[in-house]
Amino acid sequence: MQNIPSVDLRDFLSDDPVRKQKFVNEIGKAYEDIGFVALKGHFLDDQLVGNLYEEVRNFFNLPLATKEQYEIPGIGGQRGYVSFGKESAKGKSEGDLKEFFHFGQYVENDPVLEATYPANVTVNELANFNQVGKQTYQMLEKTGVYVLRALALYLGLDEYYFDNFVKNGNSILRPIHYPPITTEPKEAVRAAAHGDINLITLLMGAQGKGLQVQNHKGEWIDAIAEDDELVINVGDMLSRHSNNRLKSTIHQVVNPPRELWNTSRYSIPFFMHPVGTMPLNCLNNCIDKDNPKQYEDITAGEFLHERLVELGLIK
Ligand SMILES: O=C(O)CCC(=O)C(=O)O
Ligand SMILES: [Fe+2]
Repeated sequence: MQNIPSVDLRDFLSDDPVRKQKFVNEIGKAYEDIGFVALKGHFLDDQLVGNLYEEVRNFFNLPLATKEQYEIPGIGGQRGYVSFGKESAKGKSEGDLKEFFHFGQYVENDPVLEATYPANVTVNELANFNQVGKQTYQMLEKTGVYVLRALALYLGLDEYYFDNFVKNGNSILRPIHYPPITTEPKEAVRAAAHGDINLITLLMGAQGKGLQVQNHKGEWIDAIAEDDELVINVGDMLSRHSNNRLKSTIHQVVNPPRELWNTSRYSIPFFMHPVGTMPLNCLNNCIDKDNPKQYEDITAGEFLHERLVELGLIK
């Protein structure tokens, strides 16, 4: 990708310690700087990606009344359907021009934790939607675990430091549909400027124009991935945990020019969260006299709740 550094996960997975360290340095430096990379060599194969887009299109093409049956009150939009215009960026009153669906964790061997998460929502009209969502969730989670291992090494932690925090974590897979624009949107945009809440985000679907990332000079730069790339960025939880050493960079999705108003955008971020009990306290090895501790201690669960209220998803 232009503008955003490209890295290749196969370097990290190789048996060659020099290649592995190269990946660690590249992603670590990119995250200290722009907070975004484009990543090749992930675990999603073309067939799964093709099936997923087909299922996602099928879902958003269902009649609104059908989709609304999958909009569950009282869970802050954490599972199932969230209808058009419901979510707004922190500090913004206009809703974003998008509708989306959330797949949550498939908890294994931990019924106590499982009971703390809202149940996944099964879409009855589409035979494959639920299964393809689950497979994609698990492949993106696997990719994310390796990215976090590289970041742990970069931060001077044990390679497996994040593993137990993200195992059965509160991650969500969010297929988003930005529908064609039919009337002048005034202030509203497809996704207003924001930082992501979670540890890292793995984004499918940034191949078309739309996603922009704010650089140090405050300029918006286009982030357009190649066909085989995921865009992976640091979220606010990881930025906070690393005492701002790794940057959670503000990004947005702009409206297309008027001649392309009649086109939809589909993108599919995977927001990688830890379990709610993970302390996000600034890491000791990210604090020194030049970098004093910048944030109060907080758990991931408390932080998430705070942010869902700010996004208008919990009243
Ligand atoms: O649609 C996109 O490309 C990005 C969406 C995004 O930034 C988000 O949902 O947090
Ligand atoms: Fe985002």
